[in-house]
Amino acid sequence: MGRHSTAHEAVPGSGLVGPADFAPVHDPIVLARSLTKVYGAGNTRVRALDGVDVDLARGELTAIMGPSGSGKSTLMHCLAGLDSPTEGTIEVDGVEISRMGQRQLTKLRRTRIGFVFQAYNLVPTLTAAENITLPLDIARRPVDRARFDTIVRTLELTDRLHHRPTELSGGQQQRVACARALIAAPSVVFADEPTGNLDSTAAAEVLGFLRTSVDELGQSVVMVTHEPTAAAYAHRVLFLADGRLEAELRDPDADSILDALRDLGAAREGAGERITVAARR
Ligand SMILES: Nc1ncnc2c1ncn2[C@@H]1O[C@H](COP(=O)(O)OP(=O)(O)OP(=O)(O)O)[C@@H](O)[C@H]1O
Repeated sequence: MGRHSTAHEAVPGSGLVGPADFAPVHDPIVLARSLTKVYGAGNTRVRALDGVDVDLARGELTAIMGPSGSGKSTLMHCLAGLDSPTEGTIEVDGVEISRMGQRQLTKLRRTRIGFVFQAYNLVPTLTAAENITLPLDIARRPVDRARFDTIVRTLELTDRLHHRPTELSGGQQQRVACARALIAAPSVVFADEPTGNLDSTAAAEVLGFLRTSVDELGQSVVMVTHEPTAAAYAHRVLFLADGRLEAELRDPDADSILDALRDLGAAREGAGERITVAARR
């Protein structure tokens, strides 16, 4: 996995491509245009997203990175129908969700979107197996046994199915959460810091599975992460700063992501210095 070099790199020599030169995404699973999210009003007004245009590819693992407060969670929550944008449009698998009401969004989230959160969010009174099939049970849809078996086997949960969450390790709980996210064959799975609470071995298992779900089950996955080692499992890394898309990196590895974070940080500081100098004049 090497760097691509292009004539239009966001930071020369870095392999990073700026938004104007993003590789075209054919058949996007998620599409956003002019996405803006403003929180609060007056003195407390925050423009968490500031005109984001992005296409996320079907059948890829996309990682979203950026400094704290850059808008990663806001972007993911809007794309997943958990929060509404102030302006702009979002399509998930060809369906426009940005104008949907709460009831429609709830139905969409139940059937078309899978979630993996940092805190697992399993139901403590249910067994692992019951947690996994919960989205289908709520939607009153039958469980595809072959899919259930494939997912459970791939995640090595077969001998844990009758345990409750408190009887499982953190890694096992997160693997149950991954199985739950995938069981209904959703259009897209959103994972918010899925390895934030895990040690490196458990993290590698969860990330390996998310990548396998893309490569072998054709799943589309979008993951927010701070960790270059986690983002290195992705096909594509998107970098956000101040509510805007800054750059993308394709076929990354941990080193190229670390370099990218350093180069983008330096470029931002350079721009900040120029702004400060200009302001002083
Ligand atoms: N509900 C809210 N009300 C007001 N401001 C908010 C709200 N949610 C987020 N923000 C603000 O929007 C901006 C973007 O926040 P967001 O959580 O999306 O960033 P992030 O990149 O996910 O940060 P982190 O990496 O720290 O989780 C921040 O300035 C944050 O304080």
